[in-house]
Amino acid sequence: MSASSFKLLVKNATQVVLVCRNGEKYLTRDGMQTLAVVENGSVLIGHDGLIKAVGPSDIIESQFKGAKFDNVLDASGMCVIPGLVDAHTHPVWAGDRVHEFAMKLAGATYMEVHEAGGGIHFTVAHTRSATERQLLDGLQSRLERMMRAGTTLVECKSGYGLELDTELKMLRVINSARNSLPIGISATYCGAHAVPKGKTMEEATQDIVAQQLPKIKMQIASGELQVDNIDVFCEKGVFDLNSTRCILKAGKDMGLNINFHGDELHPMNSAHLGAELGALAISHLEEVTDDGIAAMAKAKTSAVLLPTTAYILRLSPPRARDMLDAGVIVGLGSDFNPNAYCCSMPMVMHLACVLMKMSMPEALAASTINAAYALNRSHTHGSLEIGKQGDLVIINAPRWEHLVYQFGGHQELIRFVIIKGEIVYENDKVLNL
Ligand SMILES: N=CN[C@@H](CCC(=O)O)C(=O)O
Ligand SMILES: [Zn+2]
Repeated sequence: MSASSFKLLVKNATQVVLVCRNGEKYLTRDGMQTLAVVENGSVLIGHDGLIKAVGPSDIIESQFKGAKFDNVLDASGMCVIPGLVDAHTHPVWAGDRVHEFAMKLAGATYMEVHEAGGGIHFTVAHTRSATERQLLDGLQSRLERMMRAGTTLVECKSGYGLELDTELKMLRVINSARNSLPIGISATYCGAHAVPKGKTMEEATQDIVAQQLPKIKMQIASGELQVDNIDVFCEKGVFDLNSTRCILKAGKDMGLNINFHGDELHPMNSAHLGAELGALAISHLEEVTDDGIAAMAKAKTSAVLLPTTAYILRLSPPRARDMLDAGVIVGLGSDFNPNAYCCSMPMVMHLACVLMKMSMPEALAASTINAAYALNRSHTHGSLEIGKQGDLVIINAPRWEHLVYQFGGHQELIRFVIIKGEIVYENDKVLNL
């Protein structure tokens, strides 16, 4: 019995999906198939925004009889899941690429568009000339869209500057969004997203290691910037394995987590490199080898899979089943960028199930605890456990799987999105099934 006061009680939910209940930092193999679920459950969040209790409604009710709650939500007939974690996005840019979608539909490949000066180069030109205010406005509206689709923690990359000033501008914009919106952000420096026009790969590598990273390090030390991860696009015709190693090592030496693009269009031995360097995550992996999978499983380097990329570019999807069977920690991301314009993790989970043969529980584990692991946040995010951040999504359906099953249906299903116990999105237009 406790007579204290709390920020939010969510009570009587038909299902509360904890994802895990024993402080696991990630789930693999069978652990991803059998998620922890409480039937008829409640969640209690304190004034510090952390979860104070979660479990069967009758037990919570008797345990907290007499307590005061700033807000009570009756979730009868609804389900509660942890806030979704999007482990890979490029959300800071100007200039859409709808014209390139038409080119790709007509048969152009991603690299053909890139080598013709489009793709990332097109976005770089527009992002370099955009003001900080324009970039922040775009970022804020994209992040709000992601929140409305249930994302409460998102990785955000720079990488459309490819030179110091614009990379810093993008990182400042990410910082401003972190301070102005409730959504959690993990910031990634991705200055090696492409080789800038007019430079060789070697020159670009040297510029990043000798000019850009030292400046970023100074701004982190002075508190001007918060940067969490370092990324490189390790790909044939972009950064080769040696350059990738050199940049990632330099980032790691200054305290950044390694989280990079690898083995997307060609097998590059990125998985081996990531395992060797102790990378937290490698994204894409459409072309990963069996040995690479084994190395990632051993090193606990997570695989951030991006089903939107394979879908939009008509690639063979990454071999999720082989990775899952080998015990790799599999996470998911939207890959939101001007090539893959998707803000919705529920749609990503659906695509992961249909295109990559994941089960719905695997997709949810990959979009919560495992995506949080990829961002080094699984001690605070990714499951509904006491002491973790009170980030929840409340779905107007009697089983949580509806969020995956109803393709593109999240706008009608998500009733509330809650971050640190605050309602950040309320949808009163939810429909009955
Ligand atoms: N593959 C490299 N980077 C992005 C695409 C970025 C872009 O095309 O603007 C990705 O993850 O899909
Ligand atoms: Zn990417």
